[in-house]
Amino acid sequence: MNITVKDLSYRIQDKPLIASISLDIQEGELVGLIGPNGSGKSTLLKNMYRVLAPDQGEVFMNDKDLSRMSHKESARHVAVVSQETSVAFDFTVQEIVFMGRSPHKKMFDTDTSQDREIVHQALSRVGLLHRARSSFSTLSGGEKQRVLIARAVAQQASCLILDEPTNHLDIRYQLQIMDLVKTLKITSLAALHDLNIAAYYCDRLYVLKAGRIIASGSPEQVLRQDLLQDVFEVATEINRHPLTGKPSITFLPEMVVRS
Ligand SMILES: Nc1ncnc2c1ncn2[C@@H]1O[C@H](COP(=O)(O)OP(=O)(O)OP(=O)(O)O)[C@@H](O)[C@H]1O
Repeated sequence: MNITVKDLSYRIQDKPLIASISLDIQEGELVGLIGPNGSGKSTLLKNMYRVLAPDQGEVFMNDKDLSRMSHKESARHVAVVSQETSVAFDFTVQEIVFMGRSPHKKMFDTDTSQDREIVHQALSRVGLLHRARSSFSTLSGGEKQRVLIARAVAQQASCLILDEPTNHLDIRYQLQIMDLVKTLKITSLAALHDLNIAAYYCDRLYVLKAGRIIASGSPEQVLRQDLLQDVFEVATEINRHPLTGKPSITFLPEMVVRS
């Protein structure tokens, strides 16, 4: 399934937070959304997963307008892993992953053996079967993110939207989460802060600045010194990494640039 965003704008009290955003994510692509703090990444994603309603523009899953679907139908197409890992009440890990099955159920439907198998597979995929009965609140940040990805897997949606999925995680878990997302091979859009992670994992990138997309393309096309200077206001040195073959960015502090 592919995602197309057409001319999307969202404002609060006449202040445009995002304006005229158009983008597409092709079947199976992992596309990164990068941009400085406050550039509108979360606002765009929230408009895409219907927590916010755009003032203008549409989001299509293949050729179906998302806003014309029931929320339950949208949830069968799009799973979301957001930054907030706090969950009210003391649910167990498997209870949270079972929540991914709810878009497929009618009211009062009970869990079937097929649901149990799907949840089992999802937990196995993120390497957390052994924590199935643990309380979610006792997990580490990285484990919590993996549970939320397992919930998204159990949802069996064909698209995944991730808002800074590696936020607050140490480098090992950052790589583990991104490896996991990559191996899912689901059409995915992820807001990312770490440009080296974006360069390594993403097939394509969109760059947001002050609520507008100002560049897009492969990591090699987008991650250029002049663009990073303009958007993030930092000096960089960019090389092709000898092992990964991807752009490798070294950030140069002011004192280094001046010396
Ligand atoms: N409810 C709101 N009311 C007013 N302004 C808002 C609201 N939500 C977001 N904003 C503003 O919109 C802009 C974009 O915010 P958004 O959270 O989308 O940016 P972001 O790129 O995700 O930032 P970050 O990298 O810091 O997470 C910011 O200036 C923010 O202060």
